[in-house]
Order: sequence, then structure tokens, then C-alpha cells
Amino acid sequence: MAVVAFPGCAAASRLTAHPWMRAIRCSSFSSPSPCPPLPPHSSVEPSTSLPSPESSSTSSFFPKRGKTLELVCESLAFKGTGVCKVADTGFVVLCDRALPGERFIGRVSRKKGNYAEVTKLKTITPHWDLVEAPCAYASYCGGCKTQNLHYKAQLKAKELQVRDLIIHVGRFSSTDCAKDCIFKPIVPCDMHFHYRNKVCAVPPFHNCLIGCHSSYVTDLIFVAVKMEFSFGAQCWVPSDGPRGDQDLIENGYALGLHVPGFFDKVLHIDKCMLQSEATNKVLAIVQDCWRDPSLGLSPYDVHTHRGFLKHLMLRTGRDKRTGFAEVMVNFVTSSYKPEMLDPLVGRISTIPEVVSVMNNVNSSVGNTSVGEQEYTLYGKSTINEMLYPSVSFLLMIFFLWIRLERELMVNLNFGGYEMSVGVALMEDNIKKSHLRWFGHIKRRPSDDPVRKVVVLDLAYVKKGRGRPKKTWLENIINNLSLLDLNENLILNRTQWRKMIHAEVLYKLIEDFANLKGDLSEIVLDLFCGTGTIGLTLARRVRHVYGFEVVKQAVSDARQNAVLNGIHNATFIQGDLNKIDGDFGKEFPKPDIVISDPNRPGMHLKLIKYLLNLQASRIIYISCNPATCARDLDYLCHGLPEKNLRGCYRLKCVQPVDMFPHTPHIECICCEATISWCKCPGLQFSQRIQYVLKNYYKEVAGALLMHPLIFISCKN
Ligand SMILES: C[S@@+](CC[C@H](N)C(=O)[O-])C[C@H]1O[C@@H](n2cnc3c(N)ncnc32)[C@H](O)[C@@H]1O
Repeated sequence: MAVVAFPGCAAASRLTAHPWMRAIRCSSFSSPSPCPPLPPHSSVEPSTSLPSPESSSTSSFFPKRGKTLELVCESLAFKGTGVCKVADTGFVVLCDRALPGERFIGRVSRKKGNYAEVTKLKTITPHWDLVEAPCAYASYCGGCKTQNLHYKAQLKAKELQVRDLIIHVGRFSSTDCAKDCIFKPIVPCDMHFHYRNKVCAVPPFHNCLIGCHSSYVTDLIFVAVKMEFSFGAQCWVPSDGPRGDQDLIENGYALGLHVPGFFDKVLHIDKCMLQSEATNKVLAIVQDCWRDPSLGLSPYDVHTHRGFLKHLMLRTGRDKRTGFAEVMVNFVTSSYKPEMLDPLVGRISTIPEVVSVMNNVNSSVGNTSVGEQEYTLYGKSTINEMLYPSVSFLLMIFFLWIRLERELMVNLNFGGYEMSVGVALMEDNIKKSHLRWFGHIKRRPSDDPVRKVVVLDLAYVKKGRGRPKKTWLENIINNLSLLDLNENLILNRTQWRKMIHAEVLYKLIEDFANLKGDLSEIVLDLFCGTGTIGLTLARRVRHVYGFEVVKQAVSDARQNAVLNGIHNATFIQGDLNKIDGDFGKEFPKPDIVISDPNRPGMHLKLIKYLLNLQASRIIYISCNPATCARDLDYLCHGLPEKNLRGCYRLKCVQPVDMFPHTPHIECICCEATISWCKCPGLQFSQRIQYVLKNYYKEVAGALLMHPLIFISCKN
């Protein structure tokens, strides 16, 4: 075995961009798409930086496939991949699941352009900041890649990724950035496990409660925790050897999660730390008995297309009266044979939280979890998740609170911000008997004839009466499953809540916008979605102009404006990738630009417009730091090859972590959080508009960071 020794990562040398980073910039010109394909990005701390290409012999060195190398992981790149360099050459290799500081033997598995990928064969010395991963599957299943990295180190790695991208792809000087304190410390997440909500949203919403069917039959919004396990004909368990020797061990059937990258390998899983306790109980029971030969159950084989059990889907909702968790179990099978499932149903229905057992039949050869028919095997056919607290729930809290505190419901005050709490209900479901308890209810009718939504403001400023009661609001927030729009998006309520309380992102945008408040300014809200950010600022500016490509989102933005009594906001449907020289002529020159693009970032046409515009402030909210860095480069440094001069100055970069142990982060929360906090009257009506929509498909996926960028015009 040929082993190339790597001397370690301590040698400090000149900071440089990595090969894939250069690709981001270059490809944006050649590609007609606004978004170049996203290569991995590293986040190398300047002090432990890498050899520069000039000083290395990367061009002459290219390891052969199958070659083994001794490497040290230096940093984490895009999707949490470890970045290493081959000794004496500077040649970059990426290794999945290598963590910073780890010395290991890797085998070259794939060559890619200027770098190669290696598979880890054996760890020689472990990474820095090693902690014991609480989950036994952490190093095998694709979910939590960095569980055994101390959370502080995870944060550091994410922070550095953003910094590295801004410096290398954005071509900003690290010295200048340090001098100007551009990089703000990452906002950490409070909750490290069981935070995961997977969300499906299908309109329309119904009576503050979200009904959830077991599958595509859903006709209501479903906002519930969902985990999907697969049955497999071959059980994959890690061999005793190092991770690199992961050979399939055929020791029977499997129920678990797919091995990353394999549709036919199922990793046996007993418990998942990201899902609820109740669903873990169900999983344990099913695992315990489904292989019993006397039951005659067989897993579906994706190769032979034989077998019965395809998937086990577990969803957690909430009882509308009590607020307690309720679980729906859904067996996806290849045919309808309910009697075969009886023994399993009998056992899992003994779990108090299980209120529904469904059977989706999918007889196609495909192994999707969507069934053609749906049958109820036990309990009800839908579960509920409280999207908004129902009136009765609010009443409950209200009375509880009155009883305990002997105070009237008052305005809730967080860090000096006044928050009223609103709830939106279907008109038909509001009973007068409910309303009479709210002496100071404000009722704002909507002009939506179909949904007849009204917004009820239930909390008011009562000066001198009682003190703000945080727990009351927290209770409500705990029961909100806000704003996530499609099944791929993940929402971490805790972080969201924290952001509300800490007012982090909200305050940032507010600060960055630096509004005069004299109603003189024009705000341009690019990629405005349902208009949340613009509407939040609307009350303090002359006019907001929002642009969005999705027609329904634009109509919701307009609706949101109406619902919130905002008359100085105009929302325009249009594709910002296809603007021409006339763009901007239909509205006055904006003072403040908010740009919140999807992962591809901004199209060059839009960049040109912004360069021409020379707005005094741009606030760039990004779900993809790589394309964000590229756009910042264009805005601040220009594109000489296109004869464009940069005219902005980078002032601040603020990352936020929302998904500990994974490289993922939700990018949508920021906007919603921001709007929700500040402006009375902008709360639940907006939430409703949000969750009714399902147009965010493209923002789903592995997002690393959520940097908020503030740039201002040089002049
Ligand atoms: C990250 S979201 C921004 C959400 C928005 N700021 C809000 O608060 O609701 C990006 C939005 O850009 C929209 N979008 C994507 N491509 C677009 C394009 N080419 N032109 C205009 N809007 C686009 C998407 O539909 C989506 O609503």
C-alpha cells in the first residue's frame, strides 16, 4: 500500500482560494444560468491556512484512483465535507466525514477537476474537539455528520466557511474585514436534538388546525414532524472495521434509513435523535416484531420488485384540545393485505400517542412513499397540528393566566418592542361565545371572499396594568408550526423562538436598514415572496416595491398588505433574471434595497441594475453563502471583464446556525421572524399566507449558513 505522508496542518502559509472556489466566479459568466453549479467550499481559518497554488505543485500532482494517502483534515467544506491537502503538493482532496484535525488514511475514490475525493479507511488520530456522539448511528447515517464534533467547534467551522467564502470567492481582504469588524460571530442554536420538524404544506388551511392525512391524499396543510424509514431486503450494518470498510453485511432484513448515496442499502436504525420520543417508541416496537417469521412479513426488494413492506412513515401532530403529541403511523406496502399488518397494528396502537395507523398501498415498482390508495387500519385518518392556537387554546391560557396572575392580558414587551398577539381564524369557526371573553378584541376583516379570514388581535397595551408575561407568549409560540412551506423544508422552532426573543435577525435588518422613519424613503424588496420584509418596514417608509416571480406569492403579498392595513406597498410579479434596461423606471429610485434570492443568488442583469442604481444600502439575506459571496464581489469590486465597476462596500456579515450536527440550515425563518416581531398587525395573517403556499421548492436542500449581509454604497 503506497502511503503518502502528510506533515500536518500547522504550517502557516499564504491564504489562497481553492480550485472549486475559483469555479464559482468563472462559471457565472459562461453559464447562461444565474447560478453556477455549486462546488464544495472550504472554510480554512487564515491562521492555519493552506499552501498557495503558486508555492505548490498541484498541477503536476494528481493521485490515481485507488491510491491511499495519509491526510489531515484541515477544515470543513460545503455539506460538511472535510478538506485536506496532500503533503508537499498542496493538492486538495475532500473526504466525507473527516473532521478538522483528524489524521487518517484515505483512498482516492473519485477525481474531479482540480481536486479529488477520498474515502476514509482508517483514523490514525481523532479530530480536535472530539465528543462522544450521543447517537449510535451518527457516523453512518447521512443526517448528523458532525455529532461527534463539539458544538462550539461546529459553530466555528460554519462561521469559518462563511468567512472563507467571503474572502476567497468574494475577494475581500481578510485584513480589511478584520479591521472593519465585518464578520459577526455566528448565532448559535439552543436546542441540539429533537429539533427537527419536517413539513409538508398543501393548501388550504383549516380552522387554525392542520389536518394531516397519511399521504398525498392530504387536502389540508400538514405541518407535522415526519420521519420516513424504509424496509430493505438486505440489512446494512457497519462492519467491525473502520468506516471505510463498509461492506454490506447481509444478516437479514432491515428497517431504517437509506445509506447515503444508495437506494438499495438500508442502515438498520432503532432510534433517531432528531425525531420525537413517541415516534421512537413506535419504531422500537415495529423493529421488535416485524421480522418474526410467524408473521410472514417481507420487505420490498427494489431489485426483484418482490415483497410487501416498503416504508414506515411516522408523523407527530398535536391534539387540538390538549395540545399533546399525537402520532400517525403509516405503513406503505406493495399490496393491500391488512390482515398481515394486524399484529403490528395491535402492538403499536397500545402506545397512547398513536391515534392513527394508516396503510398506503403503492403497487408500482417504484419505491416512493406515496401510495395509490389509502386505508385506515386504526383510529382516525388524519392528525392535527396546531398551526395557530385555537380560540379555546388561547382562552385556556388566558384563564390560566388570569387565574395565576390576576392580571388582564397585556401587551408583551420584549427588549422594548411591543408585540401584540394575533390569531387568524376561519370566520365560520368563530363563535360569539368565544369572542365575548375578549373584552378588547380587534377584528380586522380580510377581503378574501373564499377563506373569510379575520385577524383577531388578542393582546393590547394596557399601561400600568400588570407586567409582560413572557411564558404566556412562549406557550403560544411553542404551539406554532409556522411558516414552512414544503415538505423539504425543515423548521427548527426553538431557534426561531430564540430569534424572536433575542430579536437577532429582526434587529439586524432593522439596524441595517437604518430607516430615517420620516416616511421619505423608498424600499425595494427583491425576491419578496409574500412581501414579509418589505411590509415590515412599510410603516416607516414612503413606499415599498416588491418583486417576485411566483404569481401566487405576489397575490399573497398584496393580500398581506391589505390584511395589515398597509397601503404604501406595491407588489409586482416579474422574473428578476429577465429584467432589461427599463427595470426601475416604473418606481422611484430606491434608498434601501432588500435582496433575498434563492440559492442561485442574483442574476448578472440584476447585479448590473444594482451597480447602476448605487443605492445607499443593500441588505442581502442569503441562504447560500457561496453565491452570496460571488454577488458581493460583483457589487463591491465590479466585473472588469464586463466593464462594470463595483460601487458598494461590505459592512457586515452575520451567520446563524439552525441545524446543529448537520451542515444544513433553514433559510426562510429569518424573514418570517423579522416580520413577526416588530409590527403589530403583521403577525398571524402573514403566517397564514406563508403556510398556504408551496412555492419554495427550490430553496430546499442542504443550506449551510444564513448570512445576513449589509453593504452600502461607497459614494
Ligand atoms: C429566499 S425566498 C425570499 C422570501 C421573501 N423575502 C419573503 O420574505 O417571503 C426567494 C424568493 O425569490 C423568488 N424568486 C426566485 N427566483 C426569482 C426570479 N427569477 N425572479 C423573481 N423572484 C424570484 C422565489 O419565488 C422566492 O419567493
